[in-house]
Amino acid sequence: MRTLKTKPAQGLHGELTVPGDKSISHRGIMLGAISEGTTTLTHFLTSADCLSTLAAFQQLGVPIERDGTTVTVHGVGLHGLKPSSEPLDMGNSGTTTRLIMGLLAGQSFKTTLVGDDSLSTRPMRRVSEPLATMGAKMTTTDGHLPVTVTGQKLHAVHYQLKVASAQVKSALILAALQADDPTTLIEKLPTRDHTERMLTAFGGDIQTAADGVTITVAPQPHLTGQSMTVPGDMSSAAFFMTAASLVPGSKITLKDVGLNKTRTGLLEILKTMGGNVSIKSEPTTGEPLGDLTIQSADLKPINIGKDQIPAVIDELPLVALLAAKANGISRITGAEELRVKETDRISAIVTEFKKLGIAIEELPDGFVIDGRQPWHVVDPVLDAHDDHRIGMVLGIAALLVETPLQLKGADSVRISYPEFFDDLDQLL
Ligand SMILES: O=C(O)C1=C[C@@H](OP(=O)(O)O)[C@@H](O)[C@H](O)C1
Ligand SMILES: C=C(OP(=O)(O)O)C(=O)O
Repeated sequence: MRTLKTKPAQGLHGELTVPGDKSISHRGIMLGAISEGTTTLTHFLTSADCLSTLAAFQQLGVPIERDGTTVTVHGVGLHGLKPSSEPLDMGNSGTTTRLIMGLLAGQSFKTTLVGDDSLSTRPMRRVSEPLATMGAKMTTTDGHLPVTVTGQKLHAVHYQLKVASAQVKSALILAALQADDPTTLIEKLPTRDHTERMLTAFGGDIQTAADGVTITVAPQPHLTGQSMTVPGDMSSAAFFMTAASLVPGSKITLKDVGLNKTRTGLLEILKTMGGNVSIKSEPTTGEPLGDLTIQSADLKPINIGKDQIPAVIDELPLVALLAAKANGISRITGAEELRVKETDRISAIVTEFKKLGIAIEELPDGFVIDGRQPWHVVDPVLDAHDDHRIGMVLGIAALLVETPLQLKGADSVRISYPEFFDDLDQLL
């Protein structure tokens, strides 16, 4: 149980560099492992999820060293992975599991994947079914972990994705590298494109058509190790962007935050709501990044529908918090994917926000929130539901009340942002 900091009299102030991007850190290890030569990742995210990826690839015979936030991967090539005698532990990480399923589908050995209780309830058929159309052989446990992948020769496909998911897309891309001909994937909506960008940098042949959703990936047995600095995670910066917007008198600067357009939904939403954000960025060769300065502002309500969801998927709990202080009624719909994250994030947000007296109504695919109703603490014991993003959003919500609050399961922040509470303290 952790006692949360309540309303800071002077607001949030100062400058902060948030830890490296989680999606990019995972992919850096994976692409580095199957490349030839050395990959160096600086500002790597050393959170539990990314360490699950690191350990899994060590278990597959890839030499990987870590010195603080610098990781060196000695690539073994696409055909150099070795079977593991023990199951690979995916921990709590959906990204590790789904991407590795695509990669292992084309290998010459058998692997079993296991995970924690939360991960073992998350859907895996969304990956195993499209991979099966490429000739993959895997057994799931009623659509869940444990999953056993028996590597096969894969063939190219022309496949229309059934869910807007970068994890599913990336699994198929990693399988397509090992297929006999170029594969075409058609996304439902554009999702984060880190795999496509990074694969190109490592020497892969992957193109996205002008429609933004048709991706063609050629088989590519030879990738080359790269050196890269991982940008700050927009999904982590988002907690402080929200806090500074909502706590009166705040002004903060977040340095070197990743500004890939497939990830900046919260920035756009904050601007539409009347937030005070300025961006300083220089052109880069790799992932775009820049410094964000955020000051507190009076916010307007917002309506968000399914087309806007992928670019803000992990920040939706924060959109709910912004809406809970806006001067009207906000509607967030088309977000049913939140129900299959580390916990059912729609239900968790509604349950926890009600403890703060927030006027929130649950929809099957989102929520309706009236920010005009004053908050009043009904129950001071909040619960992270063993979900890092729920824990962190509640840590930010506490800054908006004067009643002392407790948080159960605060340790869940280790999954994506182990230093979260220390970094927050720096700004208070
Ligand atoms: O590809 C990725 O790195 C991720 C994709 C998203 O999941 P989905 O693919 O399930 O939408 C996101 O929620 C997750 O935190 C990271
Ligand atoms: C959903 C998330 O991650 P994953 O799917 O990798 O567990 C997240 O970080 O919010």
